[in-house]
Amino acid sequence: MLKIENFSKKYNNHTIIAIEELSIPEGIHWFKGVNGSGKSTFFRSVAGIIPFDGKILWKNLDIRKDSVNYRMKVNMSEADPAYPDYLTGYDLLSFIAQAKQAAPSQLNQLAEKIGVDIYWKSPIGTYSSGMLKKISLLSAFLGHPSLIMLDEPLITIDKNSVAIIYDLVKEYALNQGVSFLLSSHQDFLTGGYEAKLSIKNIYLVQDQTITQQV
Ligand SMILES: Nc1ncnc2c1ncn2[C@@H]1O[C@H](COP(=O)(O)OP(=O)(O)OP(=O)(O)O)[C@@H](O)[C@H]1O
Repeated sequence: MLKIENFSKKYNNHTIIAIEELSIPEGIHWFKGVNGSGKSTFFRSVAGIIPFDGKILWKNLDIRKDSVNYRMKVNMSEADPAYPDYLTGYDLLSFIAQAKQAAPSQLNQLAEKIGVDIYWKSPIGTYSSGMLKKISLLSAFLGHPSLIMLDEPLITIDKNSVAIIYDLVKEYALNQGVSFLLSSHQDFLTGGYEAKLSIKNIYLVQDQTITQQV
């Protein structure tokens, strides 16, 4: 269970998201909201990437009190990743794999499956946006996470890659009991994604808060 209490995130004194209380059960969930509604801000807060006010707990691990253990269990892929141009995808992913204590074979297996092994020894500055996005998506699966957040996983990547990511989400959810938070500004129902991924709950990000859609 992901527990959010008295949460608020402000930029320049302007509240982007405020949540009094929200409990998100394990499973695959979709977060929907228009551009600028605060999906990435919420995901980044839950990932422990940006500061916020309030409490966040994942499976009773407190993001502040159990900060290292929490971060070993909660992974995120950014909607619009930005990495240093001079590193290679391999450098970056090897570093993340080490930090997340990934099994030695996991990185190569994921790289082959997602198809980044073809180009990952080249500098990131030479990648297309889809190639960069695949590096970011792969990074979120490394280690032993029990919660993976994929921010806008469908944008930029081609149809084949979308199918591979769906397979990975299903495989990790089914075989390893990993929960997922996925976000999209698109109406995913028209894409049939709900059926493909057995989405448990849909959350609406709007009016500076998050509510479960019934
Ligand atoms: N670092 C920042 N400094 C100031 N304002 C920011 C910052 N990051 C985000 N914001 C603002 O917070 C609001 C929410 O942005 P956020 O990126 O979380 O929305 P989103 O729902 O993910 O949007 P999109 O669908 O376009 O990716 C926007 O008004 C944005 O301008």
